[in-house]
Amino acid sequence: QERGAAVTTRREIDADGRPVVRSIKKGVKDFNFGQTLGEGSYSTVLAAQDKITGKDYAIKVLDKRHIIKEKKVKYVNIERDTLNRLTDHPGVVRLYYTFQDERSLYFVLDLCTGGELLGTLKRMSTFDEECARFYAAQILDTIEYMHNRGVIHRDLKPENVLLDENKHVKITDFGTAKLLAERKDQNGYTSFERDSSESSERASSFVGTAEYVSPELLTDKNACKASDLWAFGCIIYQLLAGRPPFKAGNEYQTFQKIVGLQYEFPRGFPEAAKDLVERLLVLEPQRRLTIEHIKNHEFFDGIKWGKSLWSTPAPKLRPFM
Ligand SMILES: C[C@@H](Nc1nc2c(c3cc(-c4cn[nH]c4)ccc13)C(=O)N=C/C2=C\CC1CC1)C(C)(C)C
Repeated sequence: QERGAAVTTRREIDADGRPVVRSIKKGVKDFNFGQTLGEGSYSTVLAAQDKITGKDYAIKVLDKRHIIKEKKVKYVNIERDTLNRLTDHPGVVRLYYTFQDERSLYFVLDLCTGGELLGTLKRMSTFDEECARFYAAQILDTIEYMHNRGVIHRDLKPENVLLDENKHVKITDFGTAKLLAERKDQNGYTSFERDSSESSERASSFVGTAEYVSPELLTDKNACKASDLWAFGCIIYQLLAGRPPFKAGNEYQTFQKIVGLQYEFPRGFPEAAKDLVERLLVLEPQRRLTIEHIKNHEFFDGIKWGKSLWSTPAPKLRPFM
């Protein structure tokens, strides 16, 4: 059967002795399930192995009754539609196919054996500049791809940045993404509606994770592509400082620090990184650096953008000196 096809075919002889091809959808029984890898708010991600091909996957299991009761159907559809739009980039976790049984929905996905970037960071306490540069570059390359495909992630944070077997980045958890409407022009070319920072669309109810949420999401409730770049600034800061820039005793105090831009750099924070973070943690979304400018920033000197970024081995993660 075609690689990763949701439907496999089987040749059989029917009751009249005629050869027949039956197409069967993969199901739970086609997998050996392993350890629980992560728990989402209404889902569990398990390791699983395809019994026939032996290939390892991560399978996200969603309880249908719970989703309906918690009114999360919208998020499940957004995650599936987003993953189906982001299928050809090494930095996005790949959705191969879905199936369901009477109780659950199943998303069959890339297995990221390197786990969460946050876990690695906590073990290292902080990354040195070379490691921070490498991971920031792969995350930015992936953000650029998502934005070009009309997707705003809206909840970027180290927990949602996973690592594959080569310790390369795989961004995940798209249930709260914003999908800009897709348009086909008269020549059949796909374009996406203008970024919501230009259009005054209705306020959305969703707010990301406190430490990484952008000021515009807190004040006028609208996320835009630049909101992902605010979170990106927080991630660079955290890779080098070992903690996020805005963290207080409770969420409300964290929000106050964000809208008041109350943060400072620890002693020894590298100068180039400091300059970049300062140009990303800007209250006015339109005044934040654009992706093109970020890629040309001194902090990324030496990074070769494009495919080679994903074929170079990840730098050795040296424990904190
Ligand atoms: C962030 C997420 N955690 C995780 N989500 C995924 C993992 C994953 C793997 C490990 C891991 C692997 N080895 N050791 C730890 C730890 C956490 C994981 C994976 O391999 N493949 C797809 C995943 C998610 C796909 C989802 C977009 C549909 C939460 C906490 C929400 C469950």
